[in-house]
Amino acid sequence: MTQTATGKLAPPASHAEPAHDLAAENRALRARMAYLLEQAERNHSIMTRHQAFDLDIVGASNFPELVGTIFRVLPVISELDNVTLTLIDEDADIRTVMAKLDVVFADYPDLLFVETADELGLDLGRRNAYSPTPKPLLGMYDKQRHAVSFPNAPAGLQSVALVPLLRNKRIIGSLNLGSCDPTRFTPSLGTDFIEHMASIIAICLENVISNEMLKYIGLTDSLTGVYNRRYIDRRLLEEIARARRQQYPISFMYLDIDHFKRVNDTVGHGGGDEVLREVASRIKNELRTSDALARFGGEEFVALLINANLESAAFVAERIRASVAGSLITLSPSLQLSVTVSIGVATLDLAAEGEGADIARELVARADGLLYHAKESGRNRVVSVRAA
Ligand SMILES: Nc1nc2c(ncn2[C@@H]2O[C@H](COP(=O)(O)OP(=O)(O)OP(=O)(O)O)[C@@H](O)[C@H]2O)c(=O)[nH]1
Repeated sequence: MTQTATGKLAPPASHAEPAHDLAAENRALRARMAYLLEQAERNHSIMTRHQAFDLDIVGASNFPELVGTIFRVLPVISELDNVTLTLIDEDADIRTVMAKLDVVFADYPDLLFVETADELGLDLGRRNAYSPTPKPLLGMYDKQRHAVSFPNAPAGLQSVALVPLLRNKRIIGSLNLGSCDPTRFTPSLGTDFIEHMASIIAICLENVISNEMLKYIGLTDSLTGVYNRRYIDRRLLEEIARARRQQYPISFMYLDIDHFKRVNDTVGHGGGDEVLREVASRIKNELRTSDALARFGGEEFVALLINANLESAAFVAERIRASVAGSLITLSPSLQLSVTVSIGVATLDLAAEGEGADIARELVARADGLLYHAKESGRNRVVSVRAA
């Protein structure tokens, strides 16, 4: 026993203190263990959710499905307050093709496009082929600095991560993650997990975009950029089925450039191609975005007009005729020529019975027959009713 300064006897240090220490240590260890277990469970649950997410995005068969999944699922499984995706689209090719394939960009306000990698807000320096792979940029949210990456930032956004999307060392965009927790993305945080996630997203994006491009190429006419026959054949069947179900009118136009052989003979095949492009563009300008224009081959075009009866389709056809004939087509400063079109217009008979394919064939044949009449009766005209 030792005597204390107060004169009382203290318990032997070798017995009482270790017991107290052990109990405290035990409690601390238990608490630590509980914390680690909780972390392990949380990590496990995050991993499981992310694995399911990876499978979802790998399985996405088109662009809307992929970006839709990213915007819907990622904020939930990663507990984020804002997720945006910026894609580099230098010549607006991605936007053009997606719009052609009916992607409605207004449905994805957090899908952003920039023209160059410099606009992504990443710390890229002056990059060349040997530059190291760019790293995610983590830190506090700054309204001004992050305006491009988070145009619709929710109130209270505190920390952000801008993660480059890379394919074969090429930057194709960035995945932008935002949190209202200021400690969520700090510069010292490890980035392996988000880099891995971004690499899967980048692969999926590249695959889906190239598939959509291929789809687009398969459905368009490479000379004029309008749809091709394969597309219109399929679309016609879909639209006929819908119009018959919902009982609204659709009309079909068959258009043919007059004396195109002469055009080719006068200005050569290259000049003829240029005329085809210009005529396609003039026709398209008179149609609504819901209508479909296709080149059927040679100097023939067809247009499918949704929600248009015979009268309004004939009115649009007359506008097209006037637009083509109304001004000369300029091939070079010294070479201009006058071109006209003949148009046959037919409308779907909603009372007709029978298979969709037969109805489609009959509609096209009727428009073709009326076009023949337009040619016979002098060209540069619209015929929508068979003369008695
Ligand atoms: N430049 C160019 N010419 C084409 C293309 N496809 C078809 N043609 C030409 O289009 C011309 C079509 O001629 P025709 O079918 O005789 O008809 P047309 O001269 O337009 O006479 P009408 O239709 O009776 O007014 C032919 O000379 C074809 O060679 C193409 O892709 N580019």
